[in-house]
Amino acid sequence: MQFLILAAGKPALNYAREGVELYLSRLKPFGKAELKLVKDGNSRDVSERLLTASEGCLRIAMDERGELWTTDKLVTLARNWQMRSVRRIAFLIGASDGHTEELRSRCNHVLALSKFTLQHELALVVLLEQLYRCHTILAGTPYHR
Ligand SMILES: C[S@@+](CC[C@H](N)C(=O)[O-])C[C@H]1O[C@@H](n2cnc3c(N)ncnc32)[C@H](O)[C@@H]1O
Repeated sequence: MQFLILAAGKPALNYAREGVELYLSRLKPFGKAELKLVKDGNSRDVSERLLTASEGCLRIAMDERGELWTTDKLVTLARNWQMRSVRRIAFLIGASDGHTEELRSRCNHVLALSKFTLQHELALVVLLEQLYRCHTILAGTPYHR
């Protein structure tokens, strides 16, 4: 099982760049997460690129309109994906104007990190921290409290 995180454009804000680097480096030893950046643009173009880049993956649209999960629920789902040999799970983060309705309808899940609208680079950092937390729980390492 591998997590593929898809976002539009390189993080431009300093704190986001640092956060992304930090959690990607922490995720590296698990060897199960990859960040891919698609070209930025308007909602329709970015949504198309995100769908193309996630062909063949179980897709999760990151969106404030989605379901709120606990970390435990993410871990339970991750165990389930492992058991079912789901190979790639893609998390799709939209650009400034968000996802199209079509993208949301073509995803297996629509997941909210909170009901607040977050700046997309902040959403990326929060998602990476949760994926790192999820891997530490699956591996039984002491990060999780
Ligand atoms: C600035 S937001 C887009 C807001 C846009 N007005 C909309 O209607 O979706 C950019 C991206 O950040 C992510 N994002 C922002 N807030 C989020 C939240 N609460 N939960 C999950 N993802 C979020 C989503 O992927 C979203 O497409």
